[in-house]
Amino acid sequence: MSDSSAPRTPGRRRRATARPAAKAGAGARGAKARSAPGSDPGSAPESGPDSASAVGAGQGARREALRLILGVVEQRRMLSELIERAPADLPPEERARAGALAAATLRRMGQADALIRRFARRRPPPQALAALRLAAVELHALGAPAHAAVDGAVAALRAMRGAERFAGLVNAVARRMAAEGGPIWASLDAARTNTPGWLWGRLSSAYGAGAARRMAEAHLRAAPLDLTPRDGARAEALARALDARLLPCGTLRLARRAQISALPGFAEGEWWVQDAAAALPARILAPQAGERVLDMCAAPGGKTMQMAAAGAKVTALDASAARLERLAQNLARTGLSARVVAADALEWTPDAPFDAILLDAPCSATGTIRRHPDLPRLLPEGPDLPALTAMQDALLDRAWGWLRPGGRLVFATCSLLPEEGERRAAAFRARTPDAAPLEWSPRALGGPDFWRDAAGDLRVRPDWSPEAGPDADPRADPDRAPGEHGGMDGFFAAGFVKRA
Ligand SMILES: C[S@@+](CC[C@H](N)C(=O)[O-])C[C@H]1O[C@@H](n2cnc3c(N)ncnc32)[C@H](O)[C@@H]1O
Repeated sequence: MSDSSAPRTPGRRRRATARPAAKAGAGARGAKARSAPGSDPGSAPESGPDSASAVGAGQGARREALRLILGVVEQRRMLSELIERAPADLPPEERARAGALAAATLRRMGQADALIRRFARRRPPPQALAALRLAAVELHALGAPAHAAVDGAVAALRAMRGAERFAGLVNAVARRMAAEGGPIWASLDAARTNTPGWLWGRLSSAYGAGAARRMAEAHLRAAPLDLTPRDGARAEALARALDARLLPCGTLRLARRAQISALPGFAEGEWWVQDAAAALPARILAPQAGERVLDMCAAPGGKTMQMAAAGAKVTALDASAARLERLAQNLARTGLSARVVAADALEWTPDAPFDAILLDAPCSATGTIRRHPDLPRLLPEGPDLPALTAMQDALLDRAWGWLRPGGRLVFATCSLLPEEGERRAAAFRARTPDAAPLEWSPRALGGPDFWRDAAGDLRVRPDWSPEAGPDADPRADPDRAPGEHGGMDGFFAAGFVKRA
């Protein structure tokens, strides 16, 4: 799932409904920031663009941060959804700080828990634990003054109905964490402690211990804000207007988080939020003007917009009507058009074959942890890989049947797990004799040769950065300090051509 998604339960069936194409320009102006795919409203965490907004949080922000942390950890609800349901009377800056505080706390929850275990005799009840996690992260990751972090956590807890009785416990443990916790915090292995065991194990066995550690370190840093320009010819002018860096792969990268809807070019639909890695699969497919193209799991529409901007006649199919609402808003804002279909791809059938299909399949989303620090907390035991991979195989086979001879298919996942990438592509090759490799070149995308693996597929990782361009060598300087480069989502893509 590229820009915004969390893992979804595979196999849920929905009835097909076709909706009219979004009209160019219709309702484009004034769309809300959260309609941009990949936007992570209000969340912009610690050693990265969100630290500034988290430090100096007011009490409203702390109270809301507690609600967000509890919502993720106890109710297993997505942070982005919880943030959208903030109390109406919470000012926007407090809302943003709450999102940043909660994201930072979820990102460093392993370290916070290790520290709490040193000073609490037994596991605190959920509300007290959330307040202590928040205090630990404010104290030791965000550099808040001790009195602000400790008194703030206690006051936020007191404001929570039914939790006042834990104030004494939180006060006592937080004070000790402030006074004695610094050296303990610093001695903890941050990458290891903050990564769930299942993920650490899978990354280590797939990539080796060193690479797994670098990826886990990358997950501790918030992602930069990346934008895809609607018109590549305007990219340099937009970079100047946005004070952004134009990366060799064509993405505009902002140095710091911002209110998306207030940025130059938003109202005019000149760009959309999309991680640099998420923009690569559509560029490998390289849709041409006038081609009939299917975006098979399309919402919220980052790749639909890329392909529509290239002049293709895009059908955007997705099983989620709610997510398609966002896709329609995005099309309207950018003045692009596509035929939008709300349907389960395992039930729907097209009326004619396609020239090209992009299948951005539902997956564990483990490539997006930098932007979704709630994800490991929502999946403490790991994703349901048998269900996900069965779904990915079924979608791949279905897509193949909808291609004309000579047509192209790109299969992509924002997963770091080979089960959802390399192994799906290999299995598809083995069972599909009429699938030939689609030619593509990392250099043509503005990236280094090592983005292409031995099988000819795209693999990019959060510890790699698109900033260095085609001549990058991550092995030359693997331990670069945080902030020197912004990383990218973990992504996999494999391209196939249907032999005529
Ligand atoms: C990775 S996200 C897509 C992101 C999108 N391509 C983009 O770039 O903005 C995966 C999408 O697959 C959709 N999906 C999951 N199962 C599906 C199915 N059986 N048929 C159609 N869409 C499905 C989900 O609703 C979700 O929007």
